[in-house]
Amino acid sequence: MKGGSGDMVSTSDDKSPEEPAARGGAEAGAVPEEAGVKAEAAPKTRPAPEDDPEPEPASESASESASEAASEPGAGSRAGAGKASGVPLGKEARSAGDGGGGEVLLEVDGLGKHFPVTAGVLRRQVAAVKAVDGVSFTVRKGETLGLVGESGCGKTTTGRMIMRLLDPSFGRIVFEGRDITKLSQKRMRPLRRDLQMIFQDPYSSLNPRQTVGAIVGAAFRLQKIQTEQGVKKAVQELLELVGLNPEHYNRYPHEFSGGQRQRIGIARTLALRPKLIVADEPVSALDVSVQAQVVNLLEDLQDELDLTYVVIAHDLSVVRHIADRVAVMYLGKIVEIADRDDLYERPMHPYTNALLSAVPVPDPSRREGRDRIRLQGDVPSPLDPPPACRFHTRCWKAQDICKQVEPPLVELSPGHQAACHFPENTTVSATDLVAAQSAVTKGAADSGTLKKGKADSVDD
Ligand SMILES: Nc1ncnc2c1ncn2[C@@H]1O[C@H](COP(=O)(O)OP(=O)(O)OP(=O)(O)O)[C@@H](O)[C@H]1O
Repeated sequence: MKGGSGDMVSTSDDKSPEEPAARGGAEAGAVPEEAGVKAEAAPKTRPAPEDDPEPEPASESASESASEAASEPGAGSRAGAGKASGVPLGKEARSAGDGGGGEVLLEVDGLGKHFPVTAGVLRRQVAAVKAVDGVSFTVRKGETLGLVGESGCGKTTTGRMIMRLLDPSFGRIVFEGRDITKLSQKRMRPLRRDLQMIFQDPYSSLNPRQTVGAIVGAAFRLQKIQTEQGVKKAVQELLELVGLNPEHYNRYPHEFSGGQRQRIGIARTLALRPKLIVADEPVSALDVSVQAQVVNLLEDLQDELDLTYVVIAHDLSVVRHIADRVAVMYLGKIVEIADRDDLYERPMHPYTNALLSAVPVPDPSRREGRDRIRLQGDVPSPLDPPPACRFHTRCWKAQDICKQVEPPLVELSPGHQAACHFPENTTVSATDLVAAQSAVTKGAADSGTLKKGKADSVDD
């Protein structure tokens, strides 16, 4: 069990996140489709990978779990890896349409996870950890959605539900137009190739007793997929794609640095040519000097392989670099969601403001006049979250209404939604805000100018 309130109680769930089998389901899918791998010319080598400090030994047991987990079969084959450009591309280099309009790949609607807390011999449920409590968002093809918030606010649980490693307590997950919320694990299996997860810890996610070739190639073998030039060639192409030396096929994980191991994990994830990757804190275990390189790699791969990402991070600077849109979570709920630049330049929710004020600003001229907002106390227990606005116990703007009425997410400027009674950086009047909030709350969102909770006057 994770920290926070959950430490105090005994909880149960069908597929605990800590459970190896569940954890592995995502990587499980590491089964590349034949066509996707063999059809492509060998991709160009990435820009030189990092040489970060001496690698540390990997944790054996955890590595094994992840490795075993990687054996879950996927199905079928699908053509279509992108072309390697060999040129690092940031968000700046992308076409304007990326992450904007376009087809919705993933839709999450009112999704929630309440972990039951049981007591006594009969294990009666006495309470619930409300880890995620009704989150909604969409992710378009080719887009990167960043999911940020302090530890314990439900980011990982949301990611695991999207991957169907955890069964949601309520809400819906729609992937490519298909409701996958209640699909059995058996029926999910063919979808595993499309939905992949990158885990935080490159030290514990690779089996130290297997060579890189065996780790990355496991999926080919398990699926009995014959590649045109053999598994070795296909694996070497993947290694090259993530910027590793294909000649290192026979090396063991301990021979690589942390950043290189994360690249091995990424190669394993890519073997299936997934459509959606949930990356849970993909760089937070890495040396700071290496983080940017792995983030750049993820961006390159997204462009080349037409990937869509949900990137989970507590570090807003990482998300700022990689995300097109950012959703800020607090205690199981999304409190603000907006385009990246809009969110960073005009945060509306006080919580977002507080998080942003803690992000270091390298440019001294922009640092001036910028006050660090220090939030009081820890995130309250999701066992018994504060009523109404969950942030009111730590919010310097809170008034009585914040303790009594839950503010719904309301669009205060185009594409920018916030759930707050006293939003900042907006010119929406108090009257319009109240009207928009009640329209959402009452579910009467489709009349007149108040479409889906859109406020009458917006600031841009
Ligand atoms: N299997 C479980 N049983 C009971 N409670 C759980 C379980 N998994 C997570 N939780 C609790 O749910 C809440 C949300 O956890 P989650 O890991 O999703 O948050 P997070 O934002 O990803 O935090 P972190 O960055 O620390 O992983 C936490 O209070 C956590 O203790």
